[in-house]
Amino acid sequence: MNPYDDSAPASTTGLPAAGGRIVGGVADGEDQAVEAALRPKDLGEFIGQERVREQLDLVLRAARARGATADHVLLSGAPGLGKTTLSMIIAAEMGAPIRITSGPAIQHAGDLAAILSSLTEGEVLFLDEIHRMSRPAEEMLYMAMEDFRVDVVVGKGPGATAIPLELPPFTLVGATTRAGLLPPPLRDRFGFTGHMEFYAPAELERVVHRSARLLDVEIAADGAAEIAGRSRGTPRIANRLLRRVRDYAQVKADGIVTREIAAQALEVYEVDARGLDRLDRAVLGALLKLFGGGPVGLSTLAVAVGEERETVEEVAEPFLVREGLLARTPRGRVATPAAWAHLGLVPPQQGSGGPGQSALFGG
Ligand SMILES: Nc1ncnc2c1ncn2[C@@H]1O[C@H](COP(=O)(O)OP(=O)(O)OP(=O)(O)O)[C@@H](O)[C@H]1O
Ligand SMILES: [Mg+2]
Repeated sequence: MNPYDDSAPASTTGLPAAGGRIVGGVADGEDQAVEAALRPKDLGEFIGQERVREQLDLVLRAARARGATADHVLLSGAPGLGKTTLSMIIAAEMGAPIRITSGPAIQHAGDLAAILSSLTEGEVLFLDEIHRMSRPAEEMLYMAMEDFRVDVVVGKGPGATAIPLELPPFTLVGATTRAGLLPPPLRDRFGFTGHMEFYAPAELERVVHRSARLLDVEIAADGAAEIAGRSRGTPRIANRLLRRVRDYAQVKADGIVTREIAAQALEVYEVDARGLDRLDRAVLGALLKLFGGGPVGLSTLAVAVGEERETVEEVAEPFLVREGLLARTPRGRVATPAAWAHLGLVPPQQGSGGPGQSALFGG
């Protein structure tokens, strides 16, 4: 496999800079090829997400005890946190087959009717990117979820008739990166909603150790910690960084992943100790060095780093905000003290002699 493979991922945002980014949360071609092998197969193997796991465990156990089909489940959370993995686990735990489709794949209500009517009793229907379904399909889904019934419209115009079609009970598992975009009537029809959080470093260490075992990579405890710390709270990124570090360890060393090897490898890929990549550091660097830490407007900042406004706002900033390195204020982007420390820079002295920036810019 080519470690420099830069194939663009199936980006949900359609943003150019998100493509091929080693610290991007969205899956690229190589991720898709290896992810199946790395997916935990049951709840016990699934690392972290304690709350969601415990709640889901209750939901599934209760359904099993009743001999019933599990309630519909909505999983929301950022890319790469384990929504698809969890949907497969739900099916496995229920001993049910799983059918996988996605919102964008369902253009017409008829597409959905065809899928629904071919489900078997108890089957899990995984509907990825459920927020991107067409309106008519969505309305058909309401009825299917609630009454296990759909109305199939036959014919056109005044002669059209709706033929009711009974469906076997099934479990819908919807996944979305944007729970806020779901219409309330759809959200309300899920019996259980699990919100996936970013993972703590210790949890990611366990993910790295587990994946290393499955990939037959020898890794030291501090090597796993080093990778975990740079993985932005995201198992998919942890697994991707592990593969790049493994390549480096094979080519440049004896194949064993130690802390030093991991740090050296990720320096080659320009992923720093906190998981920032070149784009993140460019944005932060411009904010600090050119604008004294801000406040500065988004457009100005984007021009300064030579990127599109949207790229800065949607690709770089969310992680910088999450990390407490950058704040979005009504007056513009502002760096936090942690940002200065992270780039090893000293913030300008406040109110020392003469009319400083604050006086010039009115506060
Ligand atoms: N809790 C976990 N424990 C171990 N590995 C995990 C966990 N969650 C995710 N992974 C790993 O991360 C990879 C990505 O997970 P998954 O495909 O389920 O993410 P997703 O939330 O569906 O992402 P997307 O929004 O892009 O569809 C998988 O290969 C899986 O091995
Ligand atoms: Mg997924």
